[in-house]
Amino acid sequence: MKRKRTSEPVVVKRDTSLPILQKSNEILSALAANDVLILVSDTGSGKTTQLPQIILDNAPNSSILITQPRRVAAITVATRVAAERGATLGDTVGYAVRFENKSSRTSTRIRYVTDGVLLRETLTDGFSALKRRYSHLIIDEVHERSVNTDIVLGVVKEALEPSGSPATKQNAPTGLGALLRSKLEFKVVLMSATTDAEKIAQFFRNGTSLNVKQLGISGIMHKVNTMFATEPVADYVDGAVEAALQVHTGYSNSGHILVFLPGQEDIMSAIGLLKGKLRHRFSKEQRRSVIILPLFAAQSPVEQLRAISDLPESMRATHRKIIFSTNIAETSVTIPGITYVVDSGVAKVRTLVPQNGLYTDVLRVQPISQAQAEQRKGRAGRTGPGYLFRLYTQDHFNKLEKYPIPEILRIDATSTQLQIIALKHFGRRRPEQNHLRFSMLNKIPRHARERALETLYALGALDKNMKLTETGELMARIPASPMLARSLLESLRLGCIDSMLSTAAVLSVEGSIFLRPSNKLEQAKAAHRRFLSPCGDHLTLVNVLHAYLQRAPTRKTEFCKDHFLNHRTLSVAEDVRNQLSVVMQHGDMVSWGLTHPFPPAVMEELEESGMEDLVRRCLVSGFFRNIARRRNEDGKYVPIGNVKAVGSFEQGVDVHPSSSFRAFRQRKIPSLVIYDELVWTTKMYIRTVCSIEHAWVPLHSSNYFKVRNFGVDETAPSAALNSRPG
Ligand SMILES: Nc1ncnc2c1ncn2[C@@H]1O[C@H](COP(=O)(O)OP(=O)(O)OP(=O)(O)O)[C@@H](O)[C@H]1O
Repeated sequence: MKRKRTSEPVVVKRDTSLPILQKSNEILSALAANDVLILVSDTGSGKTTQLPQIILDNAPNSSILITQPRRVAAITVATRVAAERGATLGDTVGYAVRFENKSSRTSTRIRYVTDGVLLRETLTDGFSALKRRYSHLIIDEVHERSVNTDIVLGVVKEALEPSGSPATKQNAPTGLGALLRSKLEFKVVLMSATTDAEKIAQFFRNGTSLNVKQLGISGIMHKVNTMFATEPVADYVDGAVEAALQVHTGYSNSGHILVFLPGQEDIMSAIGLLKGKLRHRFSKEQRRSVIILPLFAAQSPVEQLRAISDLPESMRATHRKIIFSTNIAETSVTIPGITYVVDSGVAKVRTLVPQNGLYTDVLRVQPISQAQAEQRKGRAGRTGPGYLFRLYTQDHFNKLEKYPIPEILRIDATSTQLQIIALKHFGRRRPEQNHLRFSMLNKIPRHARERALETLYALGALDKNMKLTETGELMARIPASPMLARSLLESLRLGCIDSMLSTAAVLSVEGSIFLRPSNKLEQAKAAHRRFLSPCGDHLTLVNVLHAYLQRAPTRKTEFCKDHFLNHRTLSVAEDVRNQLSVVMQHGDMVSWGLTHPFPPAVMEELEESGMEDLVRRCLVSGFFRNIARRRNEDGKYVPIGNVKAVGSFEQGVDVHPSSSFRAFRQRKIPSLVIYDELVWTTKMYIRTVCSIEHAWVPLHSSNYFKVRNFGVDETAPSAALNSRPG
C-alpha cells in the first residue's frame, strides 16, 4: 500500500488475476439479460471487492448498494475498494453502518452497508426510493441467512414484480418484452461462496415472471492445506490454544494465525492461557514478537480495526499476530498476512427454546455448518498459500449441517413481525393484499409468529385486525426492539424522555458496563456501590451512564478506570443514546406524547412521582411480558408476564448474582419485578431486574392483561398478578 501525501487517498493496485475479474464479460452479459443474478464463486475470488467495480467501470452512471452481514466487513471492504480506485473514502466509494455514515448522496457510486442499515432505509424511505436511487442491489454472503437479509429478499421479490398480483406463466412478458424490461430495470445480485443457489433461485422464480440466472465461477487463488483432528478435542479453548502454540513454534515465523472461537469469554480465557504458556516457554525478548489480539462484536471499531489491519511494514518480517476471533471474521473480511487458520468448529448461536413452559432466548455454543467451516477456511489463502487446522475429525465435518439454520427459524420474532407489517404498511403497493402475507425463503414458525402478534397487539402496535396502529408506525421507526420502542414512547407522555433514553442505551449495549477483576474484586465492588439505586439494576446503570456523560471527554477514561467501568461499553451507550435522541425528537413522536395524555386523576398521581418511578412505569409499558412475582414460600420469582408459563413454571428463578439487589447489605426483596432477560448459566436466572408497583401494571400494560382472541387464557395473567404474596 503506497501513501502519496497525507491529504491524498491511499492507493493500492488491483489484482487483475482474480477469477471474478477474468470473467467480467460473462457476468455483465448475465446481468444485462436478467433481473436477478445468483453468483456463486470461491472465497477470495473477488466477489465483494471486484463485482461492484466491474459494474461501475462498465457503466459509470451506475449506483451500487452492497450489503454485508457485519459492520466490520462493510468498513474494511469499502476502505479497500476506495484504495483500489484511488478514491477518498466517503466520496465515490463509501459505507454506512449503524451510527456511522461515510457516504454521500450525490457522489457515492459504490456504497457498502450492513443489511440492518438497508432494512432501516427501506422502512423509512420505502423500497421504491431505493430503486430510484440505485441501479444495482448486491446482497453479499447470502448463505448466512440473517433475518435482515431474509426480509430484504422478501421485499426485493415483491418490489421487482411490475404491478398487481404476481405474474403467472400466461401474463408474464416474453421474448423481446421480457428482455427490454430486464435491460431497463434495477438489477439484483445475490452472492456467496457457499450457498444453496437453487433454493434462492426457486424462491425468486416462484409466482413471478422474473428472469433469474445462476452463475458459478470457479477459481482458487491460493491453495489451503487442510488438517483434521484425528480424534475429538475435549476442550475447544485448550485445543485452540495448543494448536496456535504448535503453529507458532513449528511453522516458519512468517504468516499470522487466526483462531475461531465461539464467544468473548472463550476468547479472553484463550488469550490468558496462551500468554501463560508463552511466558513459560519463551524469553521476554522472544515474546515481544508475538502480538495477541481479540476480535469480537462488542469491541469498539478502533479495537476491531487494530486486529484486522496490516502491521506496519517495519514489523512484518519480525512480528506475528495471533488473532482470536468470533465468527465476525468468518466472512467477507481479508486480514492481510493470515497464513494459518485454527477452527474450533463451534459458534455461539441465539435460539428461542421452550424450557419449563417458558420460551427463552438463549445463546448456545453449537457446531457450525459445513458452509461456515468453508468460509473459515477461506480466511487463509487470500494473499498467499495457507494452512487450516480443524479441531474436529473429518467424520464430524461430514456429519455437519450443510448450511446454517436461518436466523428466522431460531429467534424471537417480535421485531421481525413488526418490521414486516410496517414494510407492507409503508409500501402500500397492494392494498388489496393480505398485509400479513409476505414472501420469505422460510416462514416464521407458527409458535414464534403467534407469540409475536400477541405481544405486538398488547404493545398497542397492532389493532384487533392485526393492522398497524399509529403507535405501531412510530415504534417501527425507532431503531430498538419493539419493547424498548414502546417504553420510549411512554416516556414522552410521562415526561421522562431523558432518563428513558439513558435506560434504552444501557439496555442496548452488548457486554457488561461494570468491570470486576478477580484480583481487585472488593475495590471494584466498593467503587460500584456509589451508583446503586434502591430500585434495581436499570436505574443503577442509568446512574453510571449519567455520571459518565457528565465528565469532560478528556476525563472519561480516567473516570472509568477509577470506578472499574468499561469505557468501551459506555462510549457505545453514549452513541446509542445520541442516535435514539435524534429519532425521538421528531415532530411525530413528540405529538404522539401530547395527544395521548393520561386521565386527570392519573396525571395528579404522576405529578407526585419521582424520575425513578416514571422510568419504571415506562418499562412496564414495554416489558410487561417480563414481570415476575416473588413466591413467598422460597423467595424465588415466577415469571407471570409470560402467559404460556402461568401454572406450568414450577421451579421459580433467582435474581442473577450480578444484580445490584445483591449488593445491598440489608437485602430488599421486592415482591414484583420486571427483568430484561432470562438467562441460563448453571441454572435459570432473571438478569437486569428492577422493582415495580402492582398498581402500575394495569395502567401501563392495559392491552396485555386483557389479551383476547389469541387462544390465550385471558384471566391467567391478571389472576397471577393479583395473587400477591401474603
Ligand atoms: N484488505 C485487503 N488487503 C489485501 N488484500 C485484499 C484485501 N481485501 C481483498 N484483498 C484481496 O482481494 C481478494 C478478493 O477479496 P474479496 O473479498 O473480493 O473476495 P470474495 O470472493 O468476496 O471472498 P469471500 O467469499 O471470502 O467474501 C482477496 O482474496 C485478497 O487477495
